[in-house]
Amino acid sequence: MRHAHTVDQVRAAEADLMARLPEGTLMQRAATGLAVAISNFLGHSYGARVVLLVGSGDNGGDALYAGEILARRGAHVTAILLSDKAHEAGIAALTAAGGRVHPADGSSTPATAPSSTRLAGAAGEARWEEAIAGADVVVDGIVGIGGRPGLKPEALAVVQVAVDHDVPIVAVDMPSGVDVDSGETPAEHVKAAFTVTFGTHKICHLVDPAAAACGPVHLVDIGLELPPAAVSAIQDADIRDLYPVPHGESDKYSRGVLGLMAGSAQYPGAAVIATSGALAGPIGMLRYVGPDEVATAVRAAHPEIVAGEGRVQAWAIGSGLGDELDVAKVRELLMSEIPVLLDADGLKALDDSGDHNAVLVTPHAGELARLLGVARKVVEAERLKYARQAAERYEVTVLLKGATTIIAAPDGQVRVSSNATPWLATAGAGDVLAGLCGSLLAAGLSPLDAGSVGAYLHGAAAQLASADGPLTAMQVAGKVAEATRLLLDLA
Ligand SMILES: NC(=O)C1=CN([C@@H]2O[C@H](COP(=O)(O)OP(=O)(O)OC[C@H]3O[C@@H](n4cnc5c(N)ncnc54)[C@H](OP(=O)(O)O)[C@@H]3O)[C@@H](O)[C@H]2O)[C@@H](O)CC1
Ligand SMILES: Nc1ncnc2c1ncn2[C@@H]1O[C@H](COP(=O)(O)OP(=O)(O)O)[C@@H](O)[C@H]1O
Ligand SMILES: [K+]
Repeated sequence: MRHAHTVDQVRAAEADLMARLPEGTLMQRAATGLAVAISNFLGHSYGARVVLLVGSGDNGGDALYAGEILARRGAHVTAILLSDKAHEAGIAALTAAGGRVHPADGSSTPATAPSSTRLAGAAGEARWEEAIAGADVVVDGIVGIGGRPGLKPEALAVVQVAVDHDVPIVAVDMPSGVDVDSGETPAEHVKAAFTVTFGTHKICHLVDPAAAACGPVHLVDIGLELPPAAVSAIQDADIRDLYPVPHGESDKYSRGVLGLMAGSAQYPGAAVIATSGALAGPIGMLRYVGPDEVATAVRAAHPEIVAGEGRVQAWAIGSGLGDELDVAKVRELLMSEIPVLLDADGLKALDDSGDHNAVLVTPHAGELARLLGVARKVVEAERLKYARQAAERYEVTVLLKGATTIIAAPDGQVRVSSNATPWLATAGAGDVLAGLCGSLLAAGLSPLDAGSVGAYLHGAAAQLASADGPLTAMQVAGKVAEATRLLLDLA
């Protein structure tokens, strides 16, 4: 897993470590990692043109000391101070290494600068716009974990010049302006080519929409000792640890039997597609329960299924169920000992009495909005908050689908999976996911593990099916086995 911690957790770990180290050690570790990442990105330091955007806090300090290191290696480094409180020792270090500093100086604002800025060019210096326009890279040290969401007008004006001239921006710790602990982006923020963070990931690196503004995230180890993570992102290696691989003693029953209630006269295809997803997972057998004509279609596509009720280890209910949904029956199953996955129409059977066994629900943003009685766009803007809220209110594990899929358990644990491709946003892809996650539940994984492994395999299969082009839901199901084999290293 890739772990992310909250700002409070990071500050506490930093305080513990700083008490044991000489002053400034952590910032030097951060700045060194940042300078190395920038030089690797540029491919060289000597002669590189680097502009630092420096705010009032230690995030600007990191940028200034990284600038010092790059200047000593022959880079032309210019710092633009966006506050008159910028890190003094960092400014002195950069200047001593030959870097240039454009101070914040309300007395001599250049005529070309937006009226709201307090930026000024020191005598004989190139104007700050020219420095940015000619830069190979701009370093965003405006704010870090101490920042409020949004950018002040002077910061926005400077960032806009970089954007207008296509200069890549490296975010120090995180793109300034995003909400660090929620991943929300309620106001203007930097969009980075890549981000260099320190000690641990922060939630904004893993959760959209902020995660999309980070680009690839490089983690620099500065030696922090951290408590359990607030949010974790599933990685390739986690599949090897969590996937229920059969062994010599396994039989078709012990591998898990899934009961599937999906499809209707209106949406027969959903049952066929969900079955494809389920059979591509770890189960030994699938029992399909539904209208005869749909069962016939499912059997025609998948002769290996068994139609009709029988003993199962988990239920997957809802994909394309339409009017076939029998709320009383689903509620009865929810009260049994057997774990249940609810998708699409099946979500209508959920109530918030909390009176049920292990449940995994797989809504998209619109379905989650309906469960919570809020607007879809509110859920899209605050995905982590609403996934957690629904998990707590309904006492179920919530898998919220999207470019980044969030899996929130009722005990507060959160995982994310972000390996999918936008080509996966296609009708029926959710049915494949429901079948696959149901299969993992039937094989004995917890709702949290089933949701995370299912979402990750689904994303990996979509990448194989897509190869950067269009795909169909059935093609995604068809690639789940190959994705599993590759991730389990059996290839
Ligand atoms: N913790 C660690 O382990 C380590 C931390 N390190 C580094 O320190 C960074 C945190 O530094 P920090 O605490 O000084 O906060 P930081 O974000 O630089 O500045 C906050 C100040 O900015 C201001 N401000 C707020 N919002 C604003 C906005 N939207 N737009 C403009 N200004 C805004 C506000 O001041 P105000 O405006 O209220 O006067 C506030 O006081 C961290 O991200 C990492 O890079 C590493 O060096 C080593 C290990
Ligand atoms: N922009 C995106 N990038 C990557 N994956 C996405 C994106 N949008 C949606 N998805 C994924 O595509 C699938 C769509 O599922 P869903 O909306 O339920 O479709 P359907 O109900 O038609 O099957 C989900 O797995 C979701 O996570
Ligand atoms: K930043």
